[in-house]
Amino acid sequence: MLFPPASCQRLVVKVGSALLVGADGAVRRDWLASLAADIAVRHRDGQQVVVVSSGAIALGARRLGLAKGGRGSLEDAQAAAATGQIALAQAWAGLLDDQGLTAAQILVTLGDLEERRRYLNASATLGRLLGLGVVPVVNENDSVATEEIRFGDNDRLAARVAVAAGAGGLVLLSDVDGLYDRNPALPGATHLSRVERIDAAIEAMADSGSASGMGSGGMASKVAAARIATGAGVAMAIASGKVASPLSLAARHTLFVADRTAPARKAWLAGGLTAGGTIHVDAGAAAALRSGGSLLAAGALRIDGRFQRGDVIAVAGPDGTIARGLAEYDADDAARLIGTRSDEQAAILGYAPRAALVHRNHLALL
Ligand SMILES: Nc1ncnc2c1ncn2[C@@H]1O[C@H](COP(=O)(O)OP(=O)(O)O)[C@@H](O)[C@H]1O
Ligand SMILES: N[C@@H](CCC(=O)OP(=O)(O)O)C(=O)O
Repeated sequence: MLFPPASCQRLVVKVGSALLVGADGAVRRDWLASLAADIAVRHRDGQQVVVVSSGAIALGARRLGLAKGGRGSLEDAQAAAATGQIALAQAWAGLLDDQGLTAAQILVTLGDLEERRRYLNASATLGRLLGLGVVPVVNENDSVATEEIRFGDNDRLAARVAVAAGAGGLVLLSDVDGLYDRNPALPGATHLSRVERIDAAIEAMADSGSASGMGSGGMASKVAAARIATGAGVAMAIASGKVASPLSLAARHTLFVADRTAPARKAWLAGGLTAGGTIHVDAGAAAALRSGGSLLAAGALRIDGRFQRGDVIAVAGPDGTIARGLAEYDADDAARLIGTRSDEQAAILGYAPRAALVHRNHLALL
């Protein structure tokens, strides 16, 4: 299997809490030492590796004696993360140092990777660190991120980091060896080795519960991560971290194939400087777009500018421009649909409505 681990220049590796933190609440040092050795092998082969490491909340919760693994309230999670992150960073720095590698810590919030200027800044920092031969170790800045502005799971964070780093591949190491057609705890669950397209059937397979009780997103956030990564041309694998040399992907895993057509189009959409007009949307629609949805008329507030169907337009949320995409309607018809539901639209337009004002396949988040 020639998934990027063997071939890409930049690889992002995400490590889940259940792998990093033992039942006693401490870092599983022996396991982490073997992963650090695996990373060092890749480094010597000329590959640049970025680590996205979970575990701060689980580590801190045990240290502070907090109930529910520190996830009982946002305040507990923030205190646990602040306490656990320092131990997590220490473990990574020490074990990578044992391999002759220098570690660097980057803590990011959702806004750092969503807002264009900050995204470019994070991207430049990652690039510089990698150029200097350092292994960046990234986590969400849980101790300052509030509920509305946090990823809450490192799977999607890792996908965003992989895109920001211009990585060719992303490996999510977990306590499970990939995606099954239903929760593997259920009888008859079947393993999927390759996913070409993430459709509703694939999404329905993933349960959002975390069996270990330490992680946060379960399989649902991993499939969401696969959507972000593959849509930007980054191949992704979910693999078990419990095998020898997990990064070689020699053991069973699930590969999500990168979309080779979308990136250029999306990069073009995202990179263009002019737009025929702007659709202003409410906070709910902005959140839906950020989660990978289409722009529905129900969430539109106002339309500026003149544009035809197929023109590039900007989409602006309450805090400014969030996306660029191709208009499904010309400006006049789009304006008539503002705030409407799909079952009202045929009567307003006099023809069969399209699914959205901007379809998610023709939308690039900025
Ligand atoms: N369809 C599925 N395929 C595989 N695992 C699933 C599925 N649905 C739910 N899960 C659960 O998701 C868990 C992995 O998620 P999680 O515990 O959050 O991992 P991590 O800490 O590595 O992020 C698995 O151990 C399994 O119990
Ligand atoms: N940022 C959190 C990790 C949240 C998370 O996604 O956990 P996991 O599902 O184990 O990868 C922490 O460090 O505890």
